Amino acid sequence: MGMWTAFKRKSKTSEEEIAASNEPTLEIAHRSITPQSSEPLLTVKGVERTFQVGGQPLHVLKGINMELLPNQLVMLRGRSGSGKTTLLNMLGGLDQPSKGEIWFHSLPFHDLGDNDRTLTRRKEMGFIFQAFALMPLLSAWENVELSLRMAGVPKGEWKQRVAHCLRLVGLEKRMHHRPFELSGGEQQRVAIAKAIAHRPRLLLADEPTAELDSQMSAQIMAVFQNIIATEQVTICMTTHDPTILEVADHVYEMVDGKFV
Ligand SMILES: Nc1ncnc2c1ncn2[C@@H]1O[C@H](COP(=O)(O)OP(=O)(O)OP(=O)(O)O)[C@@H](O)[C@H]1O
Repeated sequence: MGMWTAFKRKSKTSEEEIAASNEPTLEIAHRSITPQSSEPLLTVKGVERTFQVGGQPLHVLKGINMELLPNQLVMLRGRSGSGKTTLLNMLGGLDQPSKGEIWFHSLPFHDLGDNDRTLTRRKEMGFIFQAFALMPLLSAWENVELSLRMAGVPKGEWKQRVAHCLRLVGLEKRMHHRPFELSGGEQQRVAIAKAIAHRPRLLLADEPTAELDSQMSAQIMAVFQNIIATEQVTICMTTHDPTILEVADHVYEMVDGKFV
């Protein structure tokens, strides 16, 4: 669970950065990611990540190779501490490899600076975390709207897009509820609507079903499949739960920083 905090903290920072600067100052902000359906959306080549702990190197990722194709549901499975969250952070550009390459379509994530990765993330990616994904005082509608505001989507498009995303996750009857007025599974569906509202190409989810019972987990997976079918998005998620693996297009099994 160590990286959990980092995953949440870093993404919050990026949201703050985004709120602070709405000016796309870099050329990268104008590039659009439009991969052909057969080309990988994301390619990972020989990625290693080493942390310094008490002056000693801790090798957490030890040579990861993977591809995420468009419109796929990909799962990273592995025991606690095997390195799943560390890898997910790299895929989202929240952290960079010590060695190896990460290509988000044609962008070298391993080489880009923080600003360029933040701008790419803002336009092209959505994130779902185990907890704290929602603003507690805002309704489901307002939470999704906030994500469009953060992504710089023109205000005239908000109403239609918010309604569409909440319908897509099956919450048309709960649009004006606040998080504490919703069940855990419903809250997670608001988080999904929020994460896809700005039409990301890649949705990254760290243990999105961890807090849910098996029926709610199955509902979330059905929502993911529906989103992939209708929204042109690739989803990469981590999980401990063997019962949901069968809906994945591809499962990467991680053991001690490597795929087996
Ligand atoms: N910033 C960091 N500094 C030092 N060690 C770290 C750091 N981030 C992660 N680690 C270590 O890397 C290892 C893998 O952590 P990671 O969170 O990626 O595992 P995980 O497979 O996602 O586990 P879980 O399923 O429990 O979330 C752990 O031993 C962790 O302590």
